[in-house]
Amino acid sequence: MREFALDGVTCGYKDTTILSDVSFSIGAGEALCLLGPNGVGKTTLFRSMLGFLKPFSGKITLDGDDISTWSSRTLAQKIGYVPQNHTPPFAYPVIDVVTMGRLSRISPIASPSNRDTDKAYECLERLGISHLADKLYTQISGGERQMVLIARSLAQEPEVLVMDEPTASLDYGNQVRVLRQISQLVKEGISVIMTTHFPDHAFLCATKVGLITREWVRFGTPDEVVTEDSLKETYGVDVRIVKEHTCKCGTLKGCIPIVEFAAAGDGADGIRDRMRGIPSSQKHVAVCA
Ligand SMILES: Nc1ncnc2c1ncn2[C@@H]1O[C@H](COP(=O)(O)OP(=O)(O)OP(=O)(O)O)[C@@H](O)[C@H]1O
Repeated sequence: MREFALDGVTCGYKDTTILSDVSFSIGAGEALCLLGPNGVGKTTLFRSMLGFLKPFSGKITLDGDDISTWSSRTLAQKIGYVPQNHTPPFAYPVIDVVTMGRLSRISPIASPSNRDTDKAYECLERLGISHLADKLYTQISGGERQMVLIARSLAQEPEVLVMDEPTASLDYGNQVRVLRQISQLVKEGISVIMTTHFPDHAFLCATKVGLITREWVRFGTPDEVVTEDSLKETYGVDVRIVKEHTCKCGTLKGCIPIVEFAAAGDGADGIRDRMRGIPSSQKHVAVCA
């Protein structure tokens, strides 16, 4: 049974500690969603998990093996990565960029086989972006590039997939498509660790959540961790969590930020009462992925 685990990891840059004593584990078919304000250290933690940044202390293991002892080839075979931003170095066609996801599985002296190319086309199709295959990576939009990077990580066939804000810069439809793919990958047994700035995403596709602030880090199920109080404590804004029971896939939960100023004497209960009058179709309730 697979287990990817961080045990007491403290990480940062030179002599600056960014995150201290972080521990969690996820297994096959689990998705961990990391939430937290800008600059709190989510990407720094990812860099440590990917072997780019050596933790100051603590251990990162996959099935008990310390990943710091692995070659970069072994790391790439086991752990896939979708970065937050990617500046394309060369004008490769999209299909070549996706086929590069296969590199850790191809001998250093061999070219990609037909199977590798077929796999790359299959990943493009899976994400509904086959039409981009022959376009140059430097000549597609930021959101399209994001989808291509996700396709590249799928072509890698990793056991653990680390995704840094995979839905950033995507239009609404592509956000839902990516969340749906994440749910599907989790069903297929991949372990997914992702960051997002949308707490709704935790309800939609995560089995675990890590809420990170400068003072504390809290792990648990989405229902345990993503609460109105914890979001207020983390982000300093009022949020209401609403439930919808109308979907055939069960109860849906979504977060609605309170953007209007309460009138004098209008407490949280007053705001809640007024929101009850809004038809659910007009609330930003998370949809079923
Ligand atoms: N290469 C670096 N050298 C030194 N400090 C860095 C470096 N990269 C990031 N930092 C600092 O580390 C802290 C955490 O940054 P990080 O990118 O991990 O935050 P984050 O939670 O991913 O933020 P965001 O949500 O905005 O992407 C920030 O204060 C940042 O300035």
